[in-house]
Amino acid sequence: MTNLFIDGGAGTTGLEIEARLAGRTDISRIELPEDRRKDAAARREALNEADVAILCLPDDAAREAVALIDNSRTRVIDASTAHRVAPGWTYGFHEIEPDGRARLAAATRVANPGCYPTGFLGLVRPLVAAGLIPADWPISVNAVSGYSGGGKAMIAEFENGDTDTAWRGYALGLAHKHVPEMMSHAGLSVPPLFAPAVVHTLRGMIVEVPLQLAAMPGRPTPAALRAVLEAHYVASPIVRVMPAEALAGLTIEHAAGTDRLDLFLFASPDGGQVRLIAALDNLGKGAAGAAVQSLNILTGQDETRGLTL
Ligand SMILES: NC(=O)C1=CN([C@@H]2O[C@H](COP(=O)(O)OP(=O)(O)OC[C@H]3O[C@@H](n4cnc5c(N)ncnc54)[C@H](OP(=O)(O)O)[C@@H]3O)[C@@H](O)[C@H]2O)C=CC1
Ligand SMILES: CC(=O)N[C@@H](CCC(=O)OP(=O)(O)O)C(=O)O
Repeated sequence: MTNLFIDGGAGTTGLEIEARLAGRTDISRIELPEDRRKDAAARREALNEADVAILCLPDDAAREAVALIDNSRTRVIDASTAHRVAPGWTYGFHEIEPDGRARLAAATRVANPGCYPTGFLGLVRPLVAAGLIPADWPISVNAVSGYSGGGKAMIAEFENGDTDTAWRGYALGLAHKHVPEMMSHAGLSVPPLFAPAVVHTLRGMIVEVPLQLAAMPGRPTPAALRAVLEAHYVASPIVRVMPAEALAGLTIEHAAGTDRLDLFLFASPDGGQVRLIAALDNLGKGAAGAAVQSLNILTGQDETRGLTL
């Protein structure tokens, strides 16, 4: 039996995790009353009582939660950005590294990935590791998220009529908080140029990396890229490399409502250009699905338990 505390459990990611844990008999829960859920003393007690604590908090509150833990037993899965490139933390996206799962299973401090980095790293990390994308190659990342990616505040903005925009580009200062995480875990020596946008749909995410293969060292072929990705994810029940057949279109709804990460590769007729595209749900494999997957691995369960695939 695992004693679990979700700090920030009343937020968007926390409630999504809750839904995925329904009916679990291997997990007992520590819950705080509504009027004490932000009380540091109550949280300290709950965090130290827990076998596993999942943090679904803003970054500062996540750092505070970790500081409140004063025992060596409580294991932490942090959904926030606070610890994703911090020393001593194990990155939760185990599928991108050959030894990732074993390291995750043994970890006491797990930093789960951001929603955008999940799509980006799923596409790019195996190709950098295989030497098909040079570590210093200038990569662009064009991405679109559902508005639940901004948590309760952005959901309220879009659903209360404070905005009626269909598409809004942001992070126009080219310094989004996910860039260090993308660069570090991809193994790149230069920051990717990240261009995110939010659209007027609740959930879903598309992350695209266009590559001018003809200009790259060794002129890698689309088939070589596909072969690396297919071999890398062959055993994953969650990350799928989608078939090469032509699609009329790819929508942001493609993987919405699931915990999958679907990877596509579209090539030009001469093979000189490729569009690598990841489709996921920002709240699924991008957040709550990934958190439950990490919890399953930490507690020796099937990693897909409670997930929708
Ligand atoms: N939404 C997404 O798609 C993704 C989110 N994440 C990350 O997960 C974390 C949570 O995000 P999300 O669920 O979207 O955000 P929300 O704003 O929806 O939820 C955050 C929750 O934390 C609570 N909270 C804030 N400060 C404290 C505190 N000091 N002590 C206890 N609880 C506190 C909030 O309380 P209150 O209800 O009163 O506001 C709220 O319930 C963030 O770090 C986010 O970056 C990661 C990947 C994707
Ligand atoms: C649409 C939107 O605003 N998305 C958020 C990212 C989602 C998120 O919550 O970031 P983490 O994955 O690091 O927690 C943003 O760009 O800041």
